[in-house]
Amino acid sequence: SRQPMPLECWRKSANAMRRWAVSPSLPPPAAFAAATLGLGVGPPQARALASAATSPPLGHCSPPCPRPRRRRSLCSSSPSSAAMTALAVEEARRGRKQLGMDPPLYDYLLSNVREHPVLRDLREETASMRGSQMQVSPAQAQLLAMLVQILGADRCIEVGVYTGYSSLAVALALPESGRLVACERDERSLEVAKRYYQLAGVAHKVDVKHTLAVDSLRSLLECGEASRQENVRGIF
Ligand SMILES: C[S@@+](CC[C@H](N)C(=O)[O-])C[C@H]1O[C@@H](n2cnc3c(N)ncnc32)[C@H](O)[C@@H]1O
Repeated sequence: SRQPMPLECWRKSANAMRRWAVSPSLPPPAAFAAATLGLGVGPPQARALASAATSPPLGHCSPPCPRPRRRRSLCSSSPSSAAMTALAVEEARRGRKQLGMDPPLYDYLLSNVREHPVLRDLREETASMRGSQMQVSPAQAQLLAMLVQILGADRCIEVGVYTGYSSLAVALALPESGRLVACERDERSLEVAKRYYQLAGVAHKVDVKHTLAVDSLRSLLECGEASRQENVRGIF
């Protein structure tokens, strides 16, 4: 099992990141390269994040942070966790998922995606919430909406709504007579979703089920919804 990194190692790692942040000719330090692996972060953005994540210098960590009792380091000056947090917030704010794109390509995609203004507001509010990385990206939501339109779906079911980004995209794409059964067990995130259904004027299309999805689906079957909803075209 992995042990927490000693404070001295964090210091060395943070110093290496600060040096790298101001020296374009240096290769990225191993810890930061590992932290950004798979996130498609290009050198300029990564350098800015490294710089932000490691300043001010670690002097405020003296006397040293207590050794964490659990395996995960709780030291607030841990450079890789700070860098990861900064990255995660930025990723969530922009709705960029691990699509393997570099920032310019993702910016191009984002500037061409059709994102309803209420969806954009929801994405921005969700970015500061716990679990925001769970939200689908604007491009993925647009794909779902496009599938609804191509299939001519008028009945959809979503298992796991979170704050409602994908369900709102689908509800906006559904015809006026369309219905989306939205199953979510977490009340707090569902409250956000319901607020945005109202804001977008689609609340009447969304049948919110606040319980475990298996119970909602079972009750749909028991109520004979399965036979009435043979035109369910989307379960996501
Ligand atoms: C990946 S997130 C969904 C993200 C959403 N599609 C979006 O675009 O924001 C998964 C959600 O499923 C919910 N969930 C997980 N298991 C569930 C279950 N058994 N029943 C209902 N909801 C569940 C979680 O609370 C979480 O909010």
